[in-house]
Amino acid sequence: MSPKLDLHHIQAFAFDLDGTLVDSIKDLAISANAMREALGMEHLPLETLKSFVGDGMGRLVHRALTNDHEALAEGHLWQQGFALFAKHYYEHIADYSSPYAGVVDGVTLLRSQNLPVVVVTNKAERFAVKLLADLGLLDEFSLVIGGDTLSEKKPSALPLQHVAEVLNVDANKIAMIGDSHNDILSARAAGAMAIGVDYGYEDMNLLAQDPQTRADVVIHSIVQLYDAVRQDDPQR
Ligand SMILES: O=C(O)COP(=O)(O)O
Ligand SMILES: [Mg+2]
Repeated sequence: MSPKLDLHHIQAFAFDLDGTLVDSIKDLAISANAMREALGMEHLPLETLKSFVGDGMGRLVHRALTNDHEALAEGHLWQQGFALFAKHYYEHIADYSSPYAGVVDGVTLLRSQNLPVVVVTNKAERFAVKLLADLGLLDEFSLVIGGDTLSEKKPSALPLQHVAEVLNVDANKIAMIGDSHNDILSARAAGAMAIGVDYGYEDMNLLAQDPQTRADVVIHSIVQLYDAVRQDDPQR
């Protein structure tokens, strides 16, 4: 069982995007398959492509071209593939994507408590901003850090350290909420709290088997964060 959600020390919330705020897998998969089709390759199943998401678009394109989680595509093929994927995905980024249940309410409620909420994603910034804007969510967040915004992306501590600096809060007073090992590792590296969601693209039970990737606590809805904040301090 997951421990109690204790947020009394938390002053800011950093959210992962794909698999945490937004269910984006269908549009990602359609674009990856459009890229493969344009290059004369067969489509890959959605479940396979889902396992390729989480380390940014560059890696997704390598994996989708090779149908292998670890392999790298040859340089010229990757460039061609990346251009095809990026064009298709930018144009179709929110055809099927939508926020998970509890996201809009949860984020709005946290903001009503004057708690800053930001996005820390490995999605390239231009795409993250477009996706949030198309879903009417962009204005909810005081900051969007993409995978290419800084010199390092998750699992590096850098994105959360940057958030701490911009918001002027200690990194250990930030909660990072995500669906993947990269979210938990980046929270650990920055000294932030690591909160997992149980509805995203990675299996929190599997991640819990390794102490490095075990979330401090696992939630099933973003609204739980608001409930916990109110419980910790009814005055808030
Ligand atoms: O673009 C990706 O690979 C994953 O993005 P995320 O960090 O928002 O899950
Ligand atoms: Mg994610």
